[in-house]
Amino acid sequence: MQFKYHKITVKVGSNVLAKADGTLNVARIAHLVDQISLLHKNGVEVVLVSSGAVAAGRAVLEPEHKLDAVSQRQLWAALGQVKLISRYSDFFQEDGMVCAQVLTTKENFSSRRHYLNMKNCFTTLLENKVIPIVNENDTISVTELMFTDNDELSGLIASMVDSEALIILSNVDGVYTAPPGNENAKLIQKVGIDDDEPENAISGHHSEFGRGGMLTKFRIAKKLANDGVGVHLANGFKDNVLVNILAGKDVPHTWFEPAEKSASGVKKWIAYSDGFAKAKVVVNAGAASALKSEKAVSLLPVGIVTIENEFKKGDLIRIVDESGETIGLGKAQYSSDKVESEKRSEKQKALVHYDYLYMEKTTNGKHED
Ligand SMILES: Nc1ncnc2c1ncn2[C@@H]1O[C@H](COP(=O)(O)OP(=O)(O)O)[C@@H](O)[C@H]1O
Ligand SMILES: N[C@@H](CCC(=O)OP(=O)(O)O)C(=O)O
Repeated sequence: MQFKYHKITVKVGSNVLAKADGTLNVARIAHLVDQISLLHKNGVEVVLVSSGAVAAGRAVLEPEHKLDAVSQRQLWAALGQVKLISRYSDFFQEDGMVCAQVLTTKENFSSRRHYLNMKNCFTTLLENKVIPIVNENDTISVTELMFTDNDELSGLIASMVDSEALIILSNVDGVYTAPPGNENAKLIQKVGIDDDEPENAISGHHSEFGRGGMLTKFRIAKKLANDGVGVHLANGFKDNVLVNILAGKDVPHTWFEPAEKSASGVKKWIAYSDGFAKAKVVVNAGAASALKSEKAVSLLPVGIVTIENEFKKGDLIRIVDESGETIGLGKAQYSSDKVESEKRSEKQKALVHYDYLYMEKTTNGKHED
């Protein structure tokens, strides 16, 4: 069988995997595993990002005393992850395949070194024909340093492992022109690079076990597509949905068309490290428009208006324009206390070199890791 991609990341939401009573939908997991096995046996490398631990843990045990929300989630996640991964492991084994568990936290992506360690782990697993099954480590990930949800995590993973596409399987066919259930709601089949309009139709509603809802899916999908990775948002309840999408069959779903470019390794890390920026650097209109242009432009100190917070050499900094809008992220070549002296120097050294600069919408990679 011929498939359109050779490497994909698949993200499956809690609602696809858990039944309303909190028990795992075993038949659905088995079917998902069979599809992944078939793809793998036909030369498609797959990384699976699976939610469902918290949902699955609920049916295992009711705590003796009422717990606070954080402890409750920790308990359910710890109990449910075991259930979830053992199901996957059994079904993959039946198909003659091997899977592995990778639990991670947002902090594991915070520095370039951490990021490359993660990347190496996936490379090793894939080279050894293992299916990595990824989830956030919900037992210890309880602070503001949590991922918004597994959609955010799947975007990061898809970008990091150089997937050609991310397939998000949820409980709806895709993005609709109005919240599903609304009689005027129509499925949007294709979202182009500059097509931001559908975002306005998305309500904050998410299903019982879901965390981020459709909004994070949409934003992550747009970001990935902009970086050259196509995204398919489809219904995980439909039989053979994954195989049919990869076989190019006519499956009703939403496709985010990718840009014809791909970001370099280091820019990919910067692109998804938003939450780790140490400081905000405000640039003037001239610098903003130069940076946004199609040319490879570095950020010179002369264009800097103000700096909020201190930073050291190597820290990530957020670059904003004078209206406060973020235009990019970059790695500082020197610390904040050197910016003023650099401004006065005859041969100014760029604060952020182009190779270490990620622009929100105009990235075009220049060099690899
Ligand atoms: N315009 C829209 N199109 C599609 N889904 C939407 C829209 N607005 C809100 N949603 C909601 O987003 C939900 C999917 O998000 P979520 O519950 O987080 O799923 P998952 O568990 O798969 O991550 C849908 O069930 C739907 O109710
Ligand atoms: N890490 C959590 C999933 C959180 C989450 O993002 O859920 P979902 O929105 O259903 O993908 C779990 O395994 O229960």
